[in-house]
Amino acid sequence: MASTQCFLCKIRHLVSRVSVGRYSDIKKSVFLSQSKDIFTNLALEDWLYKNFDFKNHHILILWQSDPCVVIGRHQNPWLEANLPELPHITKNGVKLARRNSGGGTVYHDHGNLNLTFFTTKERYSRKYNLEVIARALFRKYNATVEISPREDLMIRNYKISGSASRLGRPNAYHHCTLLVNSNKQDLSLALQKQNIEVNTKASRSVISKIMNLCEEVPDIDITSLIEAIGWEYLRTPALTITDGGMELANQQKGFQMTNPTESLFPGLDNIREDFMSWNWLYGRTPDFVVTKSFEVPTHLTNGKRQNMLVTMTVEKGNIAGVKLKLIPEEPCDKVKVATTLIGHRFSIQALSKLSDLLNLAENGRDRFVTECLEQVVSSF
Ligand SMILES: Nc1ncnc2c1ncn2[C@@H]1O[C@H](COP(=O)(O)OC(=O)CCCC[C@@H]2CCSS2)[C@@H](O)[C@H]1O
Repeated sequence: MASTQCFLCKIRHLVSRVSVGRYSDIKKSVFLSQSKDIFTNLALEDWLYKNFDFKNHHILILWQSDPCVVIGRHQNPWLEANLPELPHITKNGVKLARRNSGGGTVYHDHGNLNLTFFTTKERYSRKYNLEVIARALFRKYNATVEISPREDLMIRNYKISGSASRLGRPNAYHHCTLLVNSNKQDLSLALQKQNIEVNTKASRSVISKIMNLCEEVPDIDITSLIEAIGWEYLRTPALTITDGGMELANQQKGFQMTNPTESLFPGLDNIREDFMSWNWLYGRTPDFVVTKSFEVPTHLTNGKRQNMLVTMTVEKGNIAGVKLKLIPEEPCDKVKVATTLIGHRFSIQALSKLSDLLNLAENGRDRFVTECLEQVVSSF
């Protein structure tokens, strides 16, 4: 929709940040990743972060993913993603990925564009990058977006973009999403929270009301958006460092397709494998304790109403301890049961399955608890 800003405000919006400071020769390139595989694109980011010299050359990669949920480095996938449903959302299912940067969980599909801005750590500036996007949207589509205090891009208080970053030495990157015409139903189903009680230090996502850019600019398409942002990035002088802080430097231009393959980026396949591994996806989850309460069928308790409270400690994605407690409490020895579970991979399906098994149990309470949990173990 057309902005109601006055002409002068519009001009100011476009030119305010393009004042020229001391010059240095920083080349800028825009790479368009030809892969839609989330693990390949995360590996490409990682490869460049580790191997490329950004001192005189800044890079923006524009990329997209097949449907996936991307959690932050320090997050708990069982809490952030609707893991049991992911294989059933969209025709080919939704993948789970863990990225190397911190922050919360987002959903990607072909209606979402990702942008990764690479610089040295000294020249890293989220504000600069987000302003490039905001200017591109304004220049090309007359759309006004705000940068929120937590550095999300917003249109009328609806989030259209979330950011995260990785700051190392010498390199850094800031990456962000841009919702263009994503499937909002799939997004909310894929990120639907699980009904489990978890005690953890893992970082939690900050849920926002989201919107697609196409709701604001009905004729927008990803190809024209890529062009608009790419050119805005190239036309904006790079930040350079002076005694007084960061200023804008001049640039050279380039726009190129990038096919992230092993032959062009030696070692890429190994990085990709690591991103796909269970150890990275689940094993890197900060330790947590999950508790779940199940109603025990009354025929197993001589008519008494009782609940079974299962408390599992999960370390590096594996069950490290299990405590079972009947409420109201009764003395019972479940040490054997607890030790059978230890060392197995944690899974939410297995935990939920307990309640079904409870209802099937017929052999008396003590045995049924043992048998239920043993079946749970075998279902991992
Ligand atoms: N694609 C997308 N874009 C914007 N906002 C989203 C998206 N998907 C979900 N959300 C909303 O953001 C919150 C989480 O916000 P939160 O602020 O917790 O996390 C983020 O924004 C992380 C952004 C990471 C960007 C990377 C760039 C390349 S790989 S992933 C979620 O609960 C939804 O409400």
